[in-house]
Amino acid sequence: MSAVEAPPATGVRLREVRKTFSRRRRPGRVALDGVSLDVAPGEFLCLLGPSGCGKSTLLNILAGFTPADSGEVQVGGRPVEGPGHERGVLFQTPNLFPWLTTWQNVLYGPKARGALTADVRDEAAELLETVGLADARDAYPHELSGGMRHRAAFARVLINHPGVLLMDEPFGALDAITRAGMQRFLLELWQRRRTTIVFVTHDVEEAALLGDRVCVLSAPPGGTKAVLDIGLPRPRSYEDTDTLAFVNAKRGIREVLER
Ligand SMILES: Nc1ncnc2c1ncn2[C@@H]1O[C@H](COP(=O)(O)OP(=O)(O)OP(=O)(O)O)[C@@H](O)[C@H]1O
Repeated sequence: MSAVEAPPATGVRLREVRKTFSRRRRPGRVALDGVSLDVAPGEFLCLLGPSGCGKSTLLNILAGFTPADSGEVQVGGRPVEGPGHERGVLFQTPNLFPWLTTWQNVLYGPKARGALTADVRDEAAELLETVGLADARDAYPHELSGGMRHRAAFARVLINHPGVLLMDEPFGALDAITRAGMQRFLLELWQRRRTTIVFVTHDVEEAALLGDRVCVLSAPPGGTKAVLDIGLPRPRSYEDTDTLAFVNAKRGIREVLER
């Protein structure tokens, strides 16, 4: 499969997912209190909610980093039992290895799995073109800008052909201009590949711009408060944020958040 060709998108199914973090000699903290949600293959779903409502916990459960206490967690029809490269995870801080070049970072996953072939190298070169980093192939992370580091992290995840991308406030630490550039980049990438995306954000505008649907979690402990259909036409671009339809979509989300 070529790197620019989309892998088969994967659906996500959550049923009554509960998670309590235990604390020494004190009652445990309930992070998730029965979250149920379906994400269709190829869908872009944003998870939104107040601080501490369990957004990151839910993403970590989907990634297989944290086990749920109870409930059903399935990705691609299979129960999640630990991390797997078919689920690509991107965090607020791109977790590139500082001692490796962009090229070596991108090839890290296939190399670690003993799957580094000439085809994979060709894919990596294609991917670096796709994310606009062909000229930065031999640069180390500290030589890249914030946006470039994020794009390198994308390439590193995409080389594994994930069926779903799990993104935890990936642009939260970026300045406004770089952030807008990354949102544009992500919209174009999704438009081309249609990989399923679960995207955590606390930014109403970002959720309305990116998501097909927005799942609003309730105040801690988190449960599903509402799932909103954004219904704005695709392809979308950053310029759409000036339209009346976009302002109405934002208002709809805000009303649910404040309810
Ligand atoms: N490893 C942990 N140990 C103990 N408590 C935890 C742990 N991880 C999360 N929590 C608690 O679970 C709750 C949900 O945290 P989580 O980080 O998932 O929320 P969030 O919605 O992502 O918050 P924010 O928007 O502020 O990032 C919080 O009360 C938090 O303190």
